[in-house]
Amino acid sequence: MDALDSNHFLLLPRPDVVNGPPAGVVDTTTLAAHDFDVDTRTGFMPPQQPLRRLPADWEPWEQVLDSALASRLQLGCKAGLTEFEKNTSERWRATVRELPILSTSDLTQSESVLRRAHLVLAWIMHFYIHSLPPSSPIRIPPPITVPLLQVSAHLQLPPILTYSDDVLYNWKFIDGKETDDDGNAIMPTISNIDTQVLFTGTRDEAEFFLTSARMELKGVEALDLMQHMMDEAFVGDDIAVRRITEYLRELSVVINDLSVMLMKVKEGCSPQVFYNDIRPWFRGEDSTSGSKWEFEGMELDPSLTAPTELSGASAGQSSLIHALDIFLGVDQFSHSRGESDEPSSSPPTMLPPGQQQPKSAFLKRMQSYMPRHHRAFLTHLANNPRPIRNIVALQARDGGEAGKQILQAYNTAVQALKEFRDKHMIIVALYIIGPARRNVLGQTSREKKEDSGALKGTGGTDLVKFLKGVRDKTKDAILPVEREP
Ligand code: HEM
Repeated sequence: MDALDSNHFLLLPRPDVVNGPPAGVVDTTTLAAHDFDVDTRTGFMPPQQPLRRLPADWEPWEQVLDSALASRLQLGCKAGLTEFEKNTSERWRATVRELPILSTSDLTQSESVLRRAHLVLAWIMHFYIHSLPPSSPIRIPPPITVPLLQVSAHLQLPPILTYSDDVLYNWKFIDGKETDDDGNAIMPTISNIDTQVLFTGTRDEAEFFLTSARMELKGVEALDLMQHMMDEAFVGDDIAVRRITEYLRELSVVINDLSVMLMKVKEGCSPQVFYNDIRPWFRGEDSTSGSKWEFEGMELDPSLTAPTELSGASAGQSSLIHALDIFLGVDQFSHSRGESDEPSSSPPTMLPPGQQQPKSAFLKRMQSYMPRHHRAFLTHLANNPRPIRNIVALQARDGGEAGKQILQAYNTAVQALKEFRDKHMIIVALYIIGPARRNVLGQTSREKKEDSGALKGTGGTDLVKFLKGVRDKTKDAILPVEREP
């Protein structure tokens, strides 16, 4: 076989070469040059159990988080909050304000320690903010501001709870064992993991996070198929076209399985509990009724910069669905610019390889909430020199049975993604739109007026319009079938 072409993804440099490593970090996450911290066995989830506790020097943070969990802090906006609950959360917030400002310089010894630090500090910050009485100004005290902003800068993540803090790096093995009797590492699977940290301690919340975690693990099959297809596209002969056709068919099956797994969230997570008790804890600055989040103590470290936007954690920050979209060339439609305002009526035209349609603000925003290696992985996928959609279109244009077959297989995969989004809309209707309506029905006319604006996603989007737009435009990526003369 010929030598790999210099653009082949196996020859691409590791992401830190592209992005530059965070200062002082020894990066232990990548195993090989082509590894974007996407593991062949666990995909975007790490193969090892994420760290469960920070080293002793940062024990005060762990203890404050432990005490938030043990005292079952309640949302400050909860109706009928008792004096006892109010006092408990005020006492807990005082302990946060009294924390020493711990140095983060030694945290940079490893990526997994930094990840745990981001997780712990972000969870403390969300407990702090969302347990405040609704009318209080939101001021994040220096013992959280300073280390959280420093750790976030190292990880190139925003200083807020992200999908990686509540799903990717928030799991543990159910039986606590990380190796088998022969000392081999045990891999996370759909059935052997549970969550580490929860806001409410409910099974509903655990099942909500685990639904995404299990889908990430299932997604490994999709990533594997994508890799095979990229390799076949490199070879590019007739056999390769037949193989890509078969892989596309298999990909549709995986996407259908992901849809089934998404719907299974209903088995373990009650929509009412999700909407009233769980979801408010994730909110970002853009969904806290216009209250600005003030990070106090910025002057203590002149290198710190205040964040410009802070959206709440959402599975929209998962790289998996975005990777499928990008790989199939669907993102040029589903996330073409303007989708959050109005669905565009004119689908984009086919672009030559390497040229990209302008991406939506949403997609760009969500990518900045992903771990930097995964962000780099998506960038590399987007720069694939042999986009699958172009290969399919060329084969279909040249006609013949192989052309017909690959076109059909491609369109079936796009249709599966569209159906995934149909299911996602059903879930959003059940978990957000329905409970929001029921809450409005039970409100006074003044409250109704305040709540009558467009429903916002945790990511701050006008969610119904936005999600319908993405779903409808996914369909536009279906390639036309030439009629027989
Ligand atoms: C109860 C479960 C879920 C609810 C209520 C829900 C809700 C939402 C909402 C409101 C958005 C709008 C964007 C935002 O404001 O953040 C969104 C976007 C999104 N969600 Fe979910 N979601 C759920 C589960 C999932 C799961 C498990 C996945 C896949 C791992 C997923 C994948 C996505 C994607 C990819 C987007 C971006 C829009 C798109 O590309 O279609 N969601 N979700």
